Amino acid sequence: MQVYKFGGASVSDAQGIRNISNIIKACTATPLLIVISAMGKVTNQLERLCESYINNESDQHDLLEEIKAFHFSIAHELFADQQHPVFNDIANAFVEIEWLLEEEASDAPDYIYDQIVSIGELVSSKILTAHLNLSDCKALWIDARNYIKTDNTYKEAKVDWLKTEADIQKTLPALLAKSVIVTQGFIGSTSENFTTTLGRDGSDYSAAIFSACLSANSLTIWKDVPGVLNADPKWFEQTEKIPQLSYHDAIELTYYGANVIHPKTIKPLQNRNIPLYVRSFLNPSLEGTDITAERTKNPVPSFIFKVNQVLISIFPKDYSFIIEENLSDIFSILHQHKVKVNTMLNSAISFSVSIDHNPNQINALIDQLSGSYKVKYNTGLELVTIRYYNQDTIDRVTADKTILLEVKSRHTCQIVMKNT
Ligand SMILES: Nc1ncnc2c1ncn2[C@@H]1O[C@H](COP(=O)(O)OP(=O)(O)O)[C@@H](O)[C@H]1O
Ligand SMILES: N[C@@H](CC(=O)OP(=O)(O)O)C(=O)O
Repeated sequence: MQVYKFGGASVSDAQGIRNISNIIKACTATPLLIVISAMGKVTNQLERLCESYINNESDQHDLLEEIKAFHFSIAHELFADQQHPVFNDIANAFVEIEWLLEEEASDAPDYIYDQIVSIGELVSSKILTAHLNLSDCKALWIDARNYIKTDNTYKEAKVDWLKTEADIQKTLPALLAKSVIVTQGFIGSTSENFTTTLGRDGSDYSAAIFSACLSANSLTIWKDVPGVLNADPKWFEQTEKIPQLSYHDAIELTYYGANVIHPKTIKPLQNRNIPLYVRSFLNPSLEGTDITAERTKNPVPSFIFKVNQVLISIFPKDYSFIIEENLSDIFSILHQHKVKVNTMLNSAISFSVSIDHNPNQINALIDQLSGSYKVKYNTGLELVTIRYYNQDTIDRVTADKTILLEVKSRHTCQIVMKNT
């Protein structure tokens, strides 16, 4: 059986839904399970609505109406019959938010976030299922929350693999034998059936969870790029497609920030030896990137850029060495502030980390570190990671830059730099 995952970029309008319906209908390798994300930038809009509700701002209802209007206008384009049940399905999904907005926002913000933001995937999956059925492709909508079971870490829920696998295996194989199944990425539920989300961009991960639990023959993730490229085309004019990647290289690239695939996606697939194909929904007949256990043949240098970095350098006040005890203290402080370290380096009496610039988080972190250490920091920096680097690639990315930190392993080089 196969799993296909379609992200927001593939369904940003009615034509997008028609296009992915055609891709699904052209799939001859059944059974097939489809995982779909919210349409276009709907998750961002729902996040904004959530913020407005929590802060009791005046634009809550306008924001909701805008999101509803977007979906209804797409549905009107796709379904000529204005009595089609999909219109009720869309309205019912938004009723959940309307009820919430009627009450004061007294629950924990992360809990509220998951109840509101999850609606994007519920609506897109209803629209796609209805469209497939209308275009003579029998499809069954299922609620991912009945299968992806998580803890109650709202906004970043952790999957309960044992429960998830048992629930998926109990019912889905029989249903898959009868028709295509359409479900949602990104969402799950706690043991008490409260909705959770798996973290932004988590639909790729959902697709990997379904693939692993169903022992799928493959997972295909359909993107607006021809496959995994050696750099983000939004940053680089000249990129090349990487036709084949090992799980190892894919996990390294995504970990360092190649956000074409969510970093958590690879592990469940690698653990069950399930190939991941990254293909273009714009050119579905083209081959994309195959990610498998096989070693990457002819690896090419790949570039991952992160801007808006802060380099924090930490020095023990008494000139003691940076050894295990200090490192463990520093890491525990970083962990308390939920900081994700993008790169790090230590010397005899200093330890430096590059992290994303989130002003509230950084100020609190520096305050706490300053209790025990001397702390210096630089803002407005860039971090470039080069996988399979050579001197020529380093020279190219650092031309006209001042290097503040450089870390090299056998295959990966990370440079924190600023404009000179
Ligand atoms: N190495 C890379 N190769 C291809 N695309 C990349 C790479 N790094 C970043 N991207 C970006 O990932 C985007 C696709 O991912 P994303 O926007 O999350 O898709 P979706 O939301 O549809 O799942 C591309 O448009 C591209 O800008
Ligand atoms: N809709 C969610 C989940 C997701 O993964 O979306 P996409 O597949 O469009 O990146 C988000 O935007 O975070």
